[in-house]
Amino acid sequence: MMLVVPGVLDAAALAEVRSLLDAPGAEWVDGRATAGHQGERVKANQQIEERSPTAARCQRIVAAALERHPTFISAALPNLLYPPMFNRYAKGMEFGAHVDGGVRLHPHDGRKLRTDVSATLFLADPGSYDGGELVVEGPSGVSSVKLPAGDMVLYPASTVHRVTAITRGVRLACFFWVQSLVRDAGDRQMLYELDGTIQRLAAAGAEEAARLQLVGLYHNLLRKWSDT
Ligand SMILES: O=C(O)CCC(=O)C(=O)O
Ligand SMILES: [Fe+2]
Repeated sequence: MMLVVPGVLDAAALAEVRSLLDAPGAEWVDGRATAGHQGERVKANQQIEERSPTAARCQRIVAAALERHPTFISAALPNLLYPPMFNRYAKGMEFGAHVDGGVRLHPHDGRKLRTDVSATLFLADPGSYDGGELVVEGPSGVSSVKLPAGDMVLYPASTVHRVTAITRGVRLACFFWVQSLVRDAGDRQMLYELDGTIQRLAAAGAEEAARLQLVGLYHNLLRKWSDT
């Protein structure tokens, strides 16, 4: 499932992250620093050094926004979050077709994290750069996304994806991975749909006993499918 999650960062949070990333001392390094063998050959971008003070401050802002975003929680059912990373593509830079590693080591404690869901949170106004579409090859075809600053896309970490070359301006983004409580993408999708239905029934003033039964079903499925 590919899902656009609008409004992850509000204007104030976005401005704060942008000013940290645009600061003269921001620790930008070659993006290949964290690429595996296959990514290294096709990756041409820059990243904030993931253990730097700038990364830590930006990570706190993004993590706080994610924690209270109901769509993100419902769709990703996060168990572990890889600390959000920040990248920049200037003119001529791109990230060719690749897949994300299935397991990554947490940069702070070396813990292993399974990458179930990949996320890109766009940080630059799409009018300020050309190119830079995130192209994801899903089971039901190829999707190309370029979102307003502050909006995020979630997509299965299992997909082949790429970022097209920048022909004008600079693309700034935050990207990260989620180890979900629910490993299977199809099971996770069903829970997301069920949660959405429960929310709609509640908004429509549906009979409380029936709604509660569905809530119970949701949690019984979550209990059955989650690994913690
Ligand atoms: O910049 C993006 O939107 C995606 C980055 C990416 O695919 C990666 O770092 O593995
Ligand atoms: Fe990727």
